[in-house]
Amino acid sequence: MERYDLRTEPSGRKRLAVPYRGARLLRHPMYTKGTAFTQEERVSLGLEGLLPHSVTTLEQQSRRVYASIQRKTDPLEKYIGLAALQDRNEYLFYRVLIDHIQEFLPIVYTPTVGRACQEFSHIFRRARGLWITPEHRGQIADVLKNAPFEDIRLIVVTDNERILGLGDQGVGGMGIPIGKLALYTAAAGIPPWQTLPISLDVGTDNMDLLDDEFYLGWRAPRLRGPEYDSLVEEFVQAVKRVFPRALLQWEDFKKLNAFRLLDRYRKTLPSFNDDIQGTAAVGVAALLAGSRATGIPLRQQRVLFFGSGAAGIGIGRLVRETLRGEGLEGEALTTATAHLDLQGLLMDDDPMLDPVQRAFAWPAELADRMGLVPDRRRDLEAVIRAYQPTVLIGVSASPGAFTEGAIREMARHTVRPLVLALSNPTSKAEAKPEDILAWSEGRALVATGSPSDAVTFEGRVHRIGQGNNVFIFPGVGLGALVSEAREVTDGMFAAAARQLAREVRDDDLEAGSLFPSTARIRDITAHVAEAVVREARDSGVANRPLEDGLIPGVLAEAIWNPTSYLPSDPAPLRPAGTEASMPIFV
Ligand SMILES: NC(=O)C1=CN([C@@H]2O[C@H](COP(=O)(O)OP(=O)(O)OC[C@H]3O[C@@H](n4cnc5c(N)ncnc54)[C@H](OP(=O)(O)O)[C@@H]3O)[C@@H](O)[C@H]2O)C=CC1
Ligand SMILES: CC(=O)C(=O)O
Ligand SMILES: [Mg+2]
Repeated sequence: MERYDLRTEPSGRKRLAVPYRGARLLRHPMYTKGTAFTQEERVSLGLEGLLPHSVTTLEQQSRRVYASIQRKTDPLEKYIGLAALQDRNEYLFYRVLIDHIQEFLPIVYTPTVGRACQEFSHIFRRARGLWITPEHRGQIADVLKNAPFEDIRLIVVTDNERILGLGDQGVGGMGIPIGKLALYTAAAGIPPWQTLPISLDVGTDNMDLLDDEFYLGWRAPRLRGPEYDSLVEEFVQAVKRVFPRALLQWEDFKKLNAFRLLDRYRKTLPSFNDDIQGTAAVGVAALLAGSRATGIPLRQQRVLFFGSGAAGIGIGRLVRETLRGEGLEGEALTTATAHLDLQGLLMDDDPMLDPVQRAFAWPAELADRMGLVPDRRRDLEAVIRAYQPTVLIGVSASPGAFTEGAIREMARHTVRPLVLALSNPTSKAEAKPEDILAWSEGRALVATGSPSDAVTFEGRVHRIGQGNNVFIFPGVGLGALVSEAREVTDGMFAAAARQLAREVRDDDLEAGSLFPSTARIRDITAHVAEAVVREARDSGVANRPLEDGLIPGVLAEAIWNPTSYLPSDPAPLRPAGTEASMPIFV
């Protein structure tokens, strides 16, 4: 098990104690500096002759690597190049990622990460994170102890069943926790050695994968029922025991497991479901910012959801809570949102409704009153005509679902409709931004889950905001860790949503975007974290309640920023177990 030790000299300069020498040090992704080892370090650390003569700076290395990644034309090749860099030199990887965050976000994250998940077993180079299979039953704690670092504070776990909108990706789903954690480090400055991606590889029902000779996962149909539940239970208890200070993020579980596991474990250990709660905050932020742009007060918005799974119900819940806070109740609250799913508008006489959907089902009498006869309740255009929403949110992974007729209908009754096609990756978005703008005569405020280029319509350039939980989860995670929250509450997501809405500037809205630029993600994340720390304190879940004046300083201290390599010292030998971890979240 490895440890990090940051020494501070009397001068105040920090040094990094490295426990290795020679070739082993050079190849260690967390300690190596590659060609940036100084001549002095090369001598003291046994590196003489192992490197070409010239010593470069981190900044030079960063420019060199960036140029080599840029030369690749296929985004998947860029992904492979960046992953190889991460495996080779993490410090440099994060320098490059932070310096070019807007450019590389679509590579390490949606949409390219989706392709990387699909191709996982074919492009596999080097393992990262932990895989837990049913064969580890009874020994999951021991598996966790094999993690490359000991002081884990942040885990992103998936069971791979709903990877973006691409369905069951089996072992390949690991690309998502890896990508999310890379963004935790790039956006929130969570030190990479405190993060751990985990795949609960419980098999796959994706026949193409099971039939693929190169498939690297546990080759079996998905574990389900009590056996699945008991494996997850053992996993959660093992996390609590082995990493008692860790925050757990559930990611890309299919809807019923997503809701069940969130509810079952949210008070067992600090944990949240990003697709339900992180996405909810993004949706509410869009509504708040959209109200500013359109002048329609929040309580007068009507929000139609297309897709009522983890994301759709998650956003619906937080929208409803927000509107309740605005004084809405009864039928006004019920009709503030309408939810479509595969079976059509959610109706309370439908015996097949998922339990989580039932809270949003309308009484049949309400739909009747709107003139929505049963056979029109599956037709998006007819529902829009009857309900007259001001906001349309797509979270269905159903490309093309926002038809020309549907968008024209939105634009017929709303001057500036908000149209959010949030499904990922790009190939699963409900519509293309250029079509939404054309069909709404340039009046819609459009957002997509994956990055989209600006659209020029009739001479005017419209920026397309990226409506993605990447604006939320890094700040919530950082805020929860810094305040040592016992629980991650819905209130923290509400606070994050309000902060994200504040980050949307007037010039963003004037350019047509409901979201700020992802180029500002580090600043935005710090502000979101601040709001979360305040909320954790005020709601009484913070073990480390911080006064307002202290929060920015404590956050700044916690945020890891690879601006330049620390000078390296060979670590003196110490008795096992007495080494100090890097004092980031102490
Ligand atoms: N931008 C962002 O930040 C985020 C985006 N997403 C994206 O949202 C999408 C959905 O994610 P999530 O909610 O977790 O997935 P779920 O599977 O939980 O929910 C999707 C829902 O849409 C329904 N659906 C599928 N096709 C249609 C259709 N043609 N008409 C109406 N409903 C339909 C599904 O029904 P059924 O289950 O019966 O098939 C399901 O209830 C994904 O593409 C995901 O990438 C998710 C989280 C964050
Ligand atoms: C963004 C995200 O979490 C998703 O699409 O699943
Ligand atoms: Mg997700």
